[in-house]
Amino acid sequence: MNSRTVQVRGDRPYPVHIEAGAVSRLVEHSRPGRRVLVVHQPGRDELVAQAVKVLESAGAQVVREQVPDAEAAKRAEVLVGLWGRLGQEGFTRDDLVVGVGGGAVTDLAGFVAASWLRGVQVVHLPTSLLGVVDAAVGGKTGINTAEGKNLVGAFHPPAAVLCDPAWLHTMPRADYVSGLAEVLKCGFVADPQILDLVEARPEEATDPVGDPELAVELVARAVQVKADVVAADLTESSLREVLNYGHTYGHAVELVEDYTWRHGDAVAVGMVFVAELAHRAGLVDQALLERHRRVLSAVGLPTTYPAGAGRWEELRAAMARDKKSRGTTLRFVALAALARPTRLVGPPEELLQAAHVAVTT
Ligand SMILES: NC(=O)c1ccc[n+]([C@@H]2O[C@H](COP(=O)([O-])OP(=O)(O)OC[C@H]3O[C@@H](n4cnc5c(N)ncnc54)[C@H](O)[C@@H]3O)[C@@H](O)[C@H]2O)c1
Ligand SMILES: O=C(O)C(=O)C[C@@H](O)[C@H](O)[C@H](O)COP(=O)(O)O
Ligand SMILES: [Zn+2]
Repeated sequence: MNSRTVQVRGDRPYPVHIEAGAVSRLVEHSRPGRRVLVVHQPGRDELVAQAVKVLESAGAQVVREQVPDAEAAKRAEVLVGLWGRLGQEGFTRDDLVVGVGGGAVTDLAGFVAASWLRGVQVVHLPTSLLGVVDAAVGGKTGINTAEGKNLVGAFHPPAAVLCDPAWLHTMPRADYVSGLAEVLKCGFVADPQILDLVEARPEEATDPVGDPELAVELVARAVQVKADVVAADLTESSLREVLNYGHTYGHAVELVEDYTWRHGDAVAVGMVFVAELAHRAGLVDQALLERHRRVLSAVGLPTTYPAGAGRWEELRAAMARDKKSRGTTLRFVALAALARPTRLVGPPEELLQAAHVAVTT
């Protein structure tokens, strides 16, 4: 079956439709006179044109804003530009924002929607693997600041997430593989069948054109993991932190490398880092530690960060600003066993540095 719908439950439930022709569902969010701001990445012109056509066919008044590609979209100047456009066009509380593109754009579009008039609806059309399995789902929105990743943002669930699996077919392989890091993260923290599927056919797992059924199966499984978690804990009071597995060190790498690393690549190294840390803390056994390296490298994700050698102080400072930190205490999501996430609170500095050395040499 090559189309799936995952319902995200909770106070503000919404569907994630993974199906051919998903763009046509935008008609459900259009009505005569409704203003719609379509925020999109460069290179998604054909899809944007289809989205505009569907929205206008039901009477909406659509304006488009192309934003810079990738992480350059998640900057305050870009956000201010979008606020200006919404003001000029007279957007009111029953109007709509639509985000079209990868996770960077849906994070930005979601935050524009969360902040405009203190909240208007947003519908996401994720076009990257990482976008559909993670960024567009769950309502975390935001931008970066000079000090770190996603430091300004809001929880603002979308009204719907629409993704045609064929959109992923044009993704550069490196970006698709980066998205697999978040899929594998879901495997480690909640659904080991994801790991089994990828380990059985690693090459096919990186090729959504060659094996579309496997692609949809992996997407649906990862979305289900995320949906279950965010339905229970939208605002990350506790459980939701599990979705941050690998992100404490991963976000630090992104910052230190000035966002030249793909998010998923940084998270892959971050998962190896925290597995090394948890191994040294007596939580993760050798086999589970090795499984991290094996499955991540099987799909071509990085498991080492040689350029980080000698940069411990910068990384340590960046990790101190992680949202899971409390006061001066670092808190990590770690595994007590496969699919049994726990927290590692205030690990000794020598263990942190040893884990850093393990991933940088
Ligand atoms: N809000 C959340 O819960 C959440 C979760 C995970 C990641 N994120 C954020 O998402 C971002 C990463 O998302 P990403 O990996 O999608 O990166 P991205 O948005 O930077 O996209 C990666 C590249 O793929 C291109 N691209 C996107 N769709 C394409 C397509 N169909 N065909 C060809 N090229 C395409 C983009 O133009 C870009 O160059 C990061 O900013 C990360 O912090 C947010
Ligand atoms: O949805 C979540 O919760 C996550 O942590 C998912 C992560 O993959 C994602 O990168 C998220 O944007 C990280 O959030 P942050 O709160 O650490 O900035
Ligand atoms: Zn992430």
